[in-house]
Amino acid sequence: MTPPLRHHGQPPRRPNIGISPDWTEAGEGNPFARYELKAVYSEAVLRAGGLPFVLPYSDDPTCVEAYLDRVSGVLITGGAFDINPVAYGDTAREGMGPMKEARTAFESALMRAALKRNMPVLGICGGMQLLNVVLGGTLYQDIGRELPEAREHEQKHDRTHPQHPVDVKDGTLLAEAVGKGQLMVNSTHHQAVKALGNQVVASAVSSDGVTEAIESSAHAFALGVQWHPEYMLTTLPVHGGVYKVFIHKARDYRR
Ligand SMILES: N[C@@H](CCC(=O)NCCCC(=O)O)C(=O)O
Repeated sequence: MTPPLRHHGQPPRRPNIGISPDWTEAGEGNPFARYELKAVYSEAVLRAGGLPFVLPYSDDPTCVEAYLDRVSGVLITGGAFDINPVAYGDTAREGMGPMKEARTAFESALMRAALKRNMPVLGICGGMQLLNVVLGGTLYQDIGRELPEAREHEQKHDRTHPQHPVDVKDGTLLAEAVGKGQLMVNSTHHQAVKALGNQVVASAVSSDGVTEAIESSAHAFALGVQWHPEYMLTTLPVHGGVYKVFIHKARDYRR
């Protein structure tokens, strides 16, 4: 009789992952300001082998550093808001959406400090756009107005299903995560990367020329994807590779 399979040794250590939440001000019908984190983000980190920690905002640099002393990777989530174009040397034009200045201030400080430590950073959707801006790049403020030939990037159907293909560039971190060539992605954005930041590489592009993923060649792992892989972990499991590589790099960061 073959011996029962036994668990050989400990499972890999779960690296702590700091996650930026969304913020809603108190107001009409909402007596209390609140943070919000869509469960798909923490679930994706857990499934990839990480330990998620929500990071409430702070404008105190010592608090940001204290957060980073306790995590091995930072996940900057998306949200239904836009980055103030002043951050990338522009002025707001028609088509710009609402801003969340406190959120952008905190996420920018957290991202800059993590990059300074060469700590793994993953930016999702708006988080990818922030990564490009923090690294010195710019954004199209509204695809509809500035790239009229572009396809629809704000899908009307459920995010668990894709909207369009992108071409993942060979030899990139993203290709290591999900494979090179065509990848079907969901799409929930009206802005896009315009000029790439310093030492930033476009690791995936849509057929209409919109940059769909970026990564820094100056950091061990600084990756941004314009889509939401966390919604497609069961419908298109290949997307789990984005979080798996992120968590693997985070585990290596704090050996
Ligand atoms: N400014 C960006 C925001 C894109 C983004 O993060 N969308 C996420 C949808 C809302 C959510 O999941 O909370 C843009 O629109 O281009």
